[in-house]
Amino acid sequence: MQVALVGLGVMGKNLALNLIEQGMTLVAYDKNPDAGEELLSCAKLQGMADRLHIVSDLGDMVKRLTPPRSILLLVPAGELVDKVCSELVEAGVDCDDIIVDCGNSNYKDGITRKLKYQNKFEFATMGISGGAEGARHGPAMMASGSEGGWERVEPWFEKVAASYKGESCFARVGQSASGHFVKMVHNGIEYALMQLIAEMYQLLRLGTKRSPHEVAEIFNQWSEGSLNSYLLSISSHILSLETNADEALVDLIDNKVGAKGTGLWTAQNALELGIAVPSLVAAVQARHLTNTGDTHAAKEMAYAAKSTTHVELDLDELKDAFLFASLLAYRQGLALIKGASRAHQWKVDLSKTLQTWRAGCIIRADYLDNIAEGVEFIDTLEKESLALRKICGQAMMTGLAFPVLSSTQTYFATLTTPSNGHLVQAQRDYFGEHGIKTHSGEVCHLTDLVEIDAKVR
Ligand SMILES: NC(=O)C1=CN([C@@H]2O[C@H](COP(=O)(O)OP(=O)(O)OC[C@H]3O[C@@H](n4cnc5c(N)ncnc54)[C@H](OP(=O)(O)O)[C@@H]3O)[C@@H](O)[C@H]2O)C=CC1
Ligand SMILES: O=C(CO)[C@H](O)[C@H](O)COP(=O)(O)O
Repeated sequence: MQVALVGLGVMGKNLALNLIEQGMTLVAYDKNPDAGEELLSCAKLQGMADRLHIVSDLGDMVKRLTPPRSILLLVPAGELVDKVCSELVEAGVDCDDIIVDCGNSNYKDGITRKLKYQNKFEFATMGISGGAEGARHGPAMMASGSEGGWERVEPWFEKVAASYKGESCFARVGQSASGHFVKMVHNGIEYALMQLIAEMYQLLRLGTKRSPHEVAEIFNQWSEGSLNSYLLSISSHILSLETNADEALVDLIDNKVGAKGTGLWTAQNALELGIAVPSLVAAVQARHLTNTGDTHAAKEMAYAAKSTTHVELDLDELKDAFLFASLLAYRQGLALIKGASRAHQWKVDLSKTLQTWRAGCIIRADYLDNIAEGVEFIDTLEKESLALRKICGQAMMTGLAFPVLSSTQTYFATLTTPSNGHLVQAQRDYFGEHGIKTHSGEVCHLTDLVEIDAKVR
């Protein structure tokens, strides 16, 4: 099988080596010649260079491929994807060829591109997760659509992807560009889990006066049991690292966190669709807040630093609270995918989606075994839900900020306790005559139910 790859950076180079190792012949191009050279020397070192052809332009790439062609893109998301697609059209790709955008593109762009390039070539979308290691040794691959050409590449992607209990973590999860939507939500969950772990670390470090090394030990113990996850393991490793001067590595790192867009899009889409994912939104805004010190408005409103109040934590309770909050982050993400699938008629298969997240990806975790059986099991975790409530209360007492922990507790409480929406309905009708709906289903105004002599001015 012959395939082409455009973009040989962090992901492209490693996916290229993986593809060649699995037996594919690869024609590869990057606008930066050094990237091609780097890939070639890695392939030589690993004794796989005979199946690799680096080309110096897209024209040569198209000529070298036997039609129908299969071309993968791993260039930065945005305008570059269109630039490369247009150049490939000029270079001679035709309607039987498939071009798969494997970057973190916005699914809305994917839908537009499918229309824009129809009759020119088959434009398909696939989100990939796993970073450099995953791309090299088996990523999670969230593909979508039913373009002609998938049948050529699919069996190969099934081999190239990670596998879990003998099943591939490649799947075509649904129709249209839903693969990119699923990858976007994967990243939204990723943001929430990363922030939640950071909050656990801060609670232990500042709230209970433990060193980074001691926090690493706790995370490590958790990782040895049912809480094992990739993000917890890397966090434990990072917290255990010390410089030659015996300083914790984390103490050398600035607090401002960047972002490339997928977390923000997750939040935007959830708000647009009216699906509540407060933990995911809180994680995006937590990143924004790490940058607040630089903004003009924040400088004008500088607050004095407050000291942390010490708390006594039960570590078993903390562990239960962490597990419960983590599960609720997946639950929110899956609810968003389900809602979007219904709204767009994508027919996303949630069990296939979960299968892609079982190995290779950044949000892989052992406790996904339970989620795979149906998210409803979360409702039976009484001990864990109580732990979340108690830990959240203690965390608040420290005076530190816990955006994801507290949003997650609020999310669960909102779903499981009486709502106060009736008063908000009444307020809207009181000032704006927006109407109210009563328990009997009647739609009316407050004034239809009671006589109001004079409204408050
Ligand atoms: N890094 C990660 O962990 C993950 C990244 N992704 C996504 O995968 C995609 C690639 O990411 P990543 O590998 O990290 O990015 P990099 O920036 O490391 O690599 C992108 C490569 O594409 C090259 N490139 C840019 N424009 C062109 C062009 N017109 N023609 C050919 N090559 C071009 C770049 O060259 P130059 O440097 O000279 O501009 C660079 O070598 C992105 O959409 C990213 O969001 C997805 C999952 C994980
Ligand atoms: O897709 C990824 C992991 O799954 C990429 O690493 C992505 O860049 C992460 O998002 P951000 O840069 O916004 O933190």
